[in-house]
Amino acid sequence: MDDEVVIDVQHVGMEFNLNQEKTDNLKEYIIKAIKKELRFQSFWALKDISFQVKKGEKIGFIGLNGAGKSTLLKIIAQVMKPTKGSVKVKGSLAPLLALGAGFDLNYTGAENIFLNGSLLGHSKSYMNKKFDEIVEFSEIGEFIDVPVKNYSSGMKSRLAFSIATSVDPDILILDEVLSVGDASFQQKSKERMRNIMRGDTSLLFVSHSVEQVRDLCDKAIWLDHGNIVNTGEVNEICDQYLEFVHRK
Ligand SMILES: Nc1ncnc2c1ncn2[C@@H]1O[C@H](COP(=O)(O)OP(=O)(O)OP(=O)(O)O)[C@@H](O)[C@H]1O
Repeated sequence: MDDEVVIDVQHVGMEFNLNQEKTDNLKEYIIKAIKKELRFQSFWALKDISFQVKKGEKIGFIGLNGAGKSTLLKIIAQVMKPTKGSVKVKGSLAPLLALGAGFDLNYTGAENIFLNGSLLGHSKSYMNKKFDEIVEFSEIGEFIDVPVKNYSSGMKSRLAFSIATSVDPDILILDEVLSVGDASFQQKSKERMRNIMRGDTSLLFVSHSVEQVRDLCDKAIWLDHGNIVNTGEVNEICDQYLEFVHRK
């Protein structure tokens, strides 16, 4: 991989098998499964996707519902294995996919900070140094010592965002997260994102808000039905995409 390239996606395809059966009880379903009578329809959510991300590049993924944006980010974050092709990642990666998905609900917020930290490859002493900043930014207060299962969805989101953006990752993956929290938290999150953007962190960002993509990214990749329609300078691609949406 070229020195500057931190993510190399080559010919990635993702196939899902959609269940065609209309069984409404589990027993019938299991009997059919044992008899191998279940019919599946294969469906390619991503088809032959290739692109590279360089160090410090901020890339926005845009496209209609079901275009394959989240699936692609999950594959890059190594949450899913592609059916075809390869993904190479260089450096530490902080994925923020479904917010709070990395939490163990039975542990407290504080314990989850260390748990998430170790999932992201950081030592306990490194996380110790970041701890106060994470808690303060998340505005969780004394709830930090309460199990996460008792948190509201906003609290979970705020904590997940604070962790992912406090640990100085080489690559930050964000799937539609800037809408977390109330207006003042959103303002703070935007500020923090702007700081990250000034640095060397590479950003992969999925959003339905073309404005947010323009605001945060310098390049965009437009996906449709599992294909890349076009890729290039963010404003150019966003304009093309909006024109396509308006024509529909
Ligand atoms: N685990 C799965 N099993 C079967 N199909 C799936 C699975 N995950 C995603 N899909 C399908 O793959 C396609 C792409 O989904 P994906 O969530 O990546 O799209 P998206 O561009 O992120 O959409 P949205 O904008 O609605 O979030 C969709 O048709 C979706 O139904």
